[in-house]
Amino acid sequence: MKILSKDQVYEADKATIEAEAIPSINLMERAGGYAFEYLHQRLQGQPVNIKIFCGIGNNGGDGLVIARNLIEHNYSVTTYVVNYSDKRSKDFLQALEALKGKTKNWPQVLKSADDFPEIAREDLIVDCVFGIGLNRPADDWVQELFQKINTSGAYVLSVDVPSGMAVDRQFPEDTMVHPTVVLSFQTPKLAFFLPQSGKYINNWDVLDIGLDRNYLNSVKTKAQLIDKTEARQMYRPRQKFSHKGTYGHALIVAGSYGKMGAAVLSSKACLHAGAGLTTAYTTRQGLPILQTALPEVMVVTDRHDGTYLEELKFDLEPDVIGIGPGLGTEKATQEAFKAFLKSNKTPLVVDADGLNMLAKDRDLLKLLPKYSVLTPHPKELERLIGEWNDDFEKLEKAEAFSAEYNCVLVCKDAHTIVVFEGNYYVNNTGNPGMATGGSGDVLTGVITGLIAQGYDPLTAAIFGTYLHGKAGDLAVNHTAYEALTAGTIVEFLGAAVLDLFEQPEQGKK
Ligand SMILES: NC(=O)C1=CN([C@@H]2O[C@H](COP(=O)(O)OP(=O)(O)OC[C@H]3O[C@@H](n4cnc5c(N)ncnc54)[C@H](OP(=O)(O)O)[C@@H]3O)[C@@H](O)[C@H]2O)[C@@H](O)CC1
Ligand SMILES: Nc1ncnc2c1ncn2[C@@H]1O[C@H](COP(=O)(O)OP(=O)(O)O)[C@@H](O)[C@H]1O
Ligand SMILES: [K+]
Repeated sequence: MKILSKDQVYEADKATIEAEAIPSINLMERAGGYAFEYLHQRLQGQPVNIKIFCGIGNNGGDGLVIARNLIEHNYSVTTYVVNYSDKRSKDFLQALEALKGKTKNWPQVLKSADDFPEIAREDLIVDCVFGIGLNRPADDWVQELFQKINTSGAYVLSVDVPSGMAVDRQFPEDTMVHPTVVLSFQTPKLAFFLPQSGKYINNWDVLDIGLDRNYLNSVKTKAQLIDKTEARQMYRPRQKFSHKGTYGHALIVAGSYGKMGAAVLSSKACLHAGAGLTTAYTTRQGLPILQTALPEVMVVTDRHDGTYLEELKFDLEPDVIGIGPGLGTEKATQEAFKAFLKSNKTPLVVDADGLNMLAKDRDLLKLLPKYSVLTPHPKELERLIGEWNDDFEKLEKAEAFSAEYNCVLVCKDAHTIVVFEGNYYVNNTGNPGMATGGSGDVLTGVITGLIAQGYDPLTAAIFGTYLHGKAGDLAVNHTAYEALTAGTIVEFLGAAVLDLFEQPEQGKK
């Protein structure tokens, strides 16, 4: 799904008004009307006290349209105008005019904290204070209102975006409404998926407000959300007349004393992702462990007898090499890694200590083959790109790094974002149960296994990240978040592939 930027939403708005030759208030009526229907379907006339907080711009105008529709359907509604500015928008004023004669409870104007109403836990709050037009932090008294809403315990529906959250930059934290659900117009907003704002957004829905199809179909967005629809298109079916050679040979370079599990997990994930052949390259001590745990995996070892890798030489021609999980960063390993990179031409997936070694000796970054896939978690990312002030700056720096070293950067997080050639592919699978040791090793194996089969590195990174998260989601249907382990995620990789082609049950999204 495309994730439109703020400017693109305004452009879509304009394109719709021009294509349909309608005044802008009609679009507000449509958006507010659909938002009302969304609420009405769920409330079914329940006698709940609805408090609608409106700003003075078009988000506030939407709130007034919702208020009028609710009043016309006999809901108990109190409307407040949060008067943070005197610059009321034209459409806001028209929506206010349309309320005349519809209610005896004329909107109450709030100008300071003294004017705030009580909010009960049983109330339903409709949050229309700011939309995408927020361009500076809200005044202190308005932030106090957000705090009051957040601590009330009431159900909060934020319209378009949670008020106080900017869509194109990050303001100091804790200055936004914490919604129960966001009803976002036409497109989810990138900030929903970034940790600083996203941690307050557990539920969101997109409301199709009928913006111009031609514009929406043709617009190119920097960010897109990767869900089942997108992932399904990436899947490459297996051929009837195929054999193990058809699906490539993957080499996993991983493990050291006490971290052989990383080699087992990534090799196993590589197999389950469908690689034709998987070989693990590890220390001699690792041989019996791998051969016992994974009979399907071949093993090649270092000639030395140490606890970590001291050389990285093999007599194979793999199609892809996944390197890093559990390797450690001993000097000898670092030297072996450097010598390997100097002569290597095989596509790489670099993770964990592989990334740490790249960060320690940045000259090595220049030795990476084009389109290498790097899979850092936030701390490893920081070692590669330096500190960032906020989530938007992090993405900018990741983009610059990916351009400089010509690599696919998989920025792992609750919503992992694959950054490549100025585009952001935002993953929408996964859950907090996956915050457990070894789950990143599994991802390395999955992406390596996909490249072995012929997926290009970008597709393998995006699709692999999706499958990995989906496997985690399917696994938690059988266990609690707390009990999810990396090994279980591997077991559900097959189910994640099957799920691509399962139709949603009727009536279920
Ligand atoms: N196509 C669509 O999707 C449709 C969208 N629609 C709706 O329009 C919404 C966007 O409306 P909007 O542009 O009027 O902006 P909104 O967020 O209401 O802010 C109002 C004004 O506040 C100001 N301001 C900013 N920051 C401030 C601050 N900290 N403290 C004080 N003032 C501040 C700033 O003006 P400024 O003072 O900078 O001149 C800003 O313009 C969108 O979210 C959706 O709900 C639908 O109606 C129709 C279809
Ligand atoms: N809260 C979360 N929600 C969704 N996915 C998560 C969450 N926490 C971690 N993950 C995923 O789990 C993996 C963890 O990777 P990493 O930190 O490298 O683990 P390890 O080094 O232990 O293998 C990443 O793919 C990440 O996206
Ligand atoms: K809002």
